[in-house]
Amino acid sequence: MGIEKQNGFKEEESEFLFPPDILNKLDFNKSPAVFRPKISASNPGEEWMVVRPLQRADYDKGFLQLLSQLTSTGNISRKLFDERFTQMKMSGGYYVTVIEDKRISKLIGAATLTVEQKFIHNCSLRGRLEDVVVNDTYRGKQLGKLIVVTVSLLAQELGCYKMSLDCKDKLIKFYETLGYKLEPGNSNAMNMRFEDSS
Ligand SMILES: CC(=O)SCCNC(=O)CCNC(=O)[C@H](O)C(C)(C)COP(=O)(O)OP(=O)(O)OC[C@H]1O[C@@H](n2cnc3c(N)ncnc32)[C@H](O)[C@@H]1OP(=O)(O)O
Repeated sequence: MGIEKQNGFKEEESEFLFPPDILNKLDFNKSPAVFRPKISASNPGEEWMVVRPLQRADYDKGFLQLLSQLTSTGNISRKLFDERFTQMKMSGGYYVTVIEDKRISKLIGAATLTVEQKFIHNCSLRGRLEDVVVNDTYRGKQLGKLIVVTVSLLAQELGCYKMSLDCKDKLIKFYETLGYKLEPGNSNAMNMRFEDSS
């Protein structure tokens, strides 16, 4: 249970999945992405917009509804969400990053960086880009670029030697403009599915 404050707000609900300060340090000049007008994680261009780590309170800010525009989420109770949030935070390596429209307290974009610990390459770290989505009424306004560049620069900042992703063919161009490359002879994604995808 959270600490009940006088205004009824539970302290733990404002809890971040990872420390937010690291996002303000990211240098968007390091990315090949072109932003017109120029924006960044620390200055997303509108005072009502914020780029930040996922918070426990985001269950009530439409996080799961946003993810359902990407794929099936299932029926996730608050308890299940809370447990997964705690597990991700305790294990480390999960950087679920979101964009909030503060005028309506709703999440409008999200992307996840997961960091794998390796023995190879001198005990290196490898980043994976997962679960990128922008709310359909906010698309075409650079927010997809903003959230992907944010977590890609975050991977670099955390010391990852590379960042990888899987995507549909139609999104290859989108990711190429952000610095991702199809590597000759090394661009196949293969899956083994353990559940019915229907
Ligand atoms: C690793 C993964 O998670 S892959 C899964 C990606 N997510 C999805 O497919 C979920 C549904 N789609 C979405 O949420 C959005 O369409 C996103 C995230 C792909 C793009 O978000 P947007 O905010 O619309 O992107 P943004 O405005 O930054 O567009 C950047 C550029 O990519 C292009 N682009 C955006 N979406 C697409 C698309 N689906 N197909 C082709 N080009 C695209 C835009 O035209 C734009 O080009 P420009 O810079 O020349 O104008």
